[in-house]
Parts: sequence; structure tokens; C-alpha cells
Amino acid sequence: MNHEQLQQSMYTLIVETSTNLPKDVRRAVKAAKERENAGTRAAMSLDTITTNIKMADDNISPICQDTGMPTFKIKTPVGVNQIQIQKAIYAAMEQATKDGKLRPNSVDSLNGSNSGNNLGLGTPVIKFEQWEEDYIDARLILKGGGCENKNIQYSLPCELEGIGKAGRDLDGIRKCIMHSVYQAQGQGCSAGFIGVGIGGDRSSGYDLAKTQLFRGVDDVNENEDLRKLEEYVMTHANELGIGTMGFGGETTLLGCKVGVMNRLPASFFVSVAYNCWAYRRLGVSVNAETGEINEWYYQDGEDVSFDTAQKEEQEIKSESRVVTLQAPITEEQIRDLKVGDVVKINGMMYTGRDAIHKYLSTNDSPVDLNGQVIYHCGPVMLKDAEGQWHVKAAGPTTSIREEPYQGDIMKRFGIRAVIGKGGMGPKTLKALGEHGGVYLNAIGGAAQYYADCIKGVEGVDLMNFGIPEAMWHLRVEGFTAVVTMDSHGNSLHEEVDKSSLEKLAKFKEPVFA
Ligand SMILES: O=C(O)C[C@H](O)C(=O)O
Ligand code: SF4
Repeated sequence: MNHEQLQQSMYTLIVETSTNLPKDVRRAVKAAKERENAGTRAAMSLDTITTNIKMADDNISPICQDTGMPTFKIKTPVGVNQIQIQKAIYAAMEQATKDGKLRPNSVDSLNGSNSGNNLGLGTPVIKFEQWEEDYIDARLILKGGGCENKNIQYSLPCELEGIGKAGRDLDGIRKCIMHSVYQAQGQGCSAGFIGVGIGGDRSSGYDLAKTQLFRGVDDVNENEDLRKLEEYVMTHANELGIGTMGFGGETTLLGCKVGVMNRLPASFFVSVAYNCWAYRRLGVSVNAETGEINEWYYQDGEDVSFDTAQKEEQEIKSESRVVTLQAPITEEQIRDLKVGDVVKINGMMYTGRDAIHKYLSTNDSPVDLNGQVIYHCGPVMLKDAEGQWHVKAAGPTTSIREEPYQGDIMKRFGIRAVIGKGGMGPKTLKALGEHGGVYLNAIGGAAQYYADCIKGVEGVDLMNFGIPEAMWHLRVEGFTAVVTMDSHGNSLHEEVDKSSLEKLAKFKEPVFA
């Protein structure tokens, strides 16, 4: 096989997957958008999302800064050298990382060092299978860490919060799936897609769940029971009212695919793989002799091209109060903010995620954070020939991971605002009240949209933590986010969690008896 051509084909597959959302996913996002009422938070968030999808197309840049765990599923004709394909993928991964199409995402689990090129123990994941066709079928999913954290595995029978007892039957499975959507809230960047695996052991069950994510969104299950189950979940999960980013709204789930395999007599697992709206999976058929791409998968049917103009229209229709803030921010300005306000930030913000929060809990800050804004973000960055850094993608990361540290750090350093996604818990809410702080929710996955608000990179500290985890000093203009936790004890996340749990309880009665 032509090695160079094969490497080029794998590179194209990676870049397209990271930057160009497949047509079937776009259609699902478009349908969700049409269901929301203009001016609501959900509609505005979906506008940001569709604008972002279009920007990623135009810039050929990552849709979301978390380019995920690259997982390849490859079928090869008998006699094709799989080691050669693996080498081509490794080289293509390295090139795509260098070109800013992938974030360096492979981190040593013991010492935290980032390999810098997306290669390392266990990365990327490549699964080979042989088949009797004469071409190669190569599929890739880039599934981000935030939604991966919301995967869940149930061992039946069990007792589930809200929805009650789940037994070892189809109705028990139904309850687990409904619960899985509830427990994800907005933290996996809803509206999401779920792949469900029934049976297997703990690892093959999850693998089956992830394999379901390779099915097309419009695909209809051949198994009659599972088809009914998928339809049921699609209708009723959307009655939970979690909505886009957990802001409330009509659409919480964009797709549900269920697969089944045999199990051991003692085990009964239901495994759920949760994928964010930034559902980056594509596939190609490759000529086994030339290494060239023959055909793309998931790209049939109606094309959906989003435009960027509706964003401003939505903002005009919105009834939210819009407050412009220039960092550094005073306590008085923060205390004036209420849940539901839209904030536009100008000036500086500093990125800080997992490593920085742990570091700041026992060390001094490299910069004065008094009155400043911390952005939970691990960007994609590229350095030019002059040594200047450029932001290639910079959306928020899931904030709840910083819950153990956030309140103390805000108080100690005088931080007034944190921006992230998915909300934080009671400890942070209490600290916001005591100290005079605010939590701002940005739209998860909208990495191009936010990168566009960043007008300059003024510095960086703690680069030893690697690109996603370093503290980047960013100068922003018109960085827009919604107040979802304020200094008066209000949390939209707490409210939506409570109301969706009440709604979940309505699905307690048996359906598939
Ligand atoms: O790692 C990130 O940048 C984001 C992550 O995928 C998340 O959803 O929290
Ligand atoms: S930030 Fe959101 S959209 Fe991006 S990978 Fe994480 S869960 Fe997905």
C-alpha cells in the first residue's frame, strides 16, 4: 500500500472529524433549534452553538478545544498490514496536533506530563477487525473528556434516585437510561447523544455502548424491542427540561442508540456512553491498494449550513439584562448581578483548570488575581515563528471538578468571577455569597466563538503543566456568558437539577412490563 497516501487519508479523516460536524448531527442540532422559543436561554445557546459550527467550518479549526480521546475503529481486508495503518495514524495524529487541529491531549496519569503530540500509552485508541470486503473501513470518534465523565454503568437490579427500582428486564433498562440523562445534567454539554450497551461485562458493555455512537443519528434499530425503547427515550428524556447546557428547555437529548449482547448469569450491566452535542465522528472507505479515500460516511442526505447572522437577532429578542464589565471588577459590581443576567467582559482573564486549582490551593499565584476573572479553559494554542502564541480554540471546561478548591481560592486571591460550564456546587455557592463572587456559564464546545473574542495572548505561566493546563493571560473583548450562580444564593443549576429530578419521578410506573 502507498504509505504516504494512507497517512494523508488518515490526516484528512482526523482534520475533518475535528472541524466539520457530520450532516446527520447537524440535522439533529437544527431540529432542536427549531423547537426552542426565540429569546430563551436555550435558543440563544443553540445560536452560539450553530454559529460555532459554522466558524469551525470556515476556519478549519476544532469545533471544541477538547479534541477528545481519538478512537479509531478499522476494518481491513484479509492480508492488509495493520501495523502499517497504525504507523500512518500515529504520523497523522502528530501532524494534526502540530497544525492546531487537535489539542495535545495525552497526559501521563502518574506525573501529569503532557506528551505534546497526542501519542502515548493508550493514545490513540485503535481497534482493528478483519472483514471479507476488499476495502478498508476507517471510522473515528473524538469524544471529549467532559462528556466521557458523564458516562455511567448500572448493575441491575438497583435503586435509582427519582425513578425507583430497576429490575433485570426491559423496563429496568428503560429506567437506567432515563436516569443516565438526568444525572448528566448540562455537564456533558447537552443536548447530547447516548449510546447504550445492554449486557456484556464491565468493559465489553462500555465498548458496546461506544460502538452505538458509530451508528447514524437517523438509523432505525432492527430489533423491535430496542427500536421501541430508543423511541421512548427520545420522547421522554426531552420532557426532563434540562435543555441545552442545563439551562432548561425543550431538547435535552438529540439521539439514543441501544445495542445488546449476552451477559453472565450473575451480571446485568447497562452501560451508557454520553456524547456532547459536539459529536465528532466520521468515517471513510479507503482503497486498500492506493490508500486513497473512496467515500465519506455520515454525509448523506440534506446538507445543513448554519449562518452566523442569527446570533445578533436572538440577542435583540432576549429579555435578559446585559451588563458590560471591565476587569478588574469590584465587589459592588458583582453584588449587582443576578442569575439570568448576560455579562459581556472586556479586559483580561486568566485560564485555570484542574492543575492550576490544585496548585493555587497550596502556592501563591504567579499574577495578581485581585478583582480578576478566572476562565476554566484548556485552549488549543499555536506558536508562530516570532514566538507569539495564538488561540486556535478556547471554550470552557466542566467547572464542577474545581468544586473542592474554588471557594477558598476566590477568597484567598480576591477573584470576583469564574467562567466555566455546567455549574458548581453548594460549597462554591456559599463562598460566592460570603466573598462577593459570581459564576458565569459559557457555552460548552463553542471554542471558535470564544477564540474570536480573545484579542491577544499577553503571557503564560506554569507551562510545565502543558498547554491545556497552563495559566494563559488572555485579553478579551465582548466575551459573553450568563450568570447562573450569583452572590445572593441563587443557582440555576440547583433549580434545574431539582425540577428535572421531580420530572424523572413521573417515569416510575412500568412501561415495558
Ligand atoms: O477538556 C476540556 O477542555 C473540556 C472537557 O471536554 C469538558 O467537557 O469538561
Ligand atoms: S467541552 Fe463540551 S463539547 Fe467540548 S468535549 Fe467537553 S463535553 Fe464535549
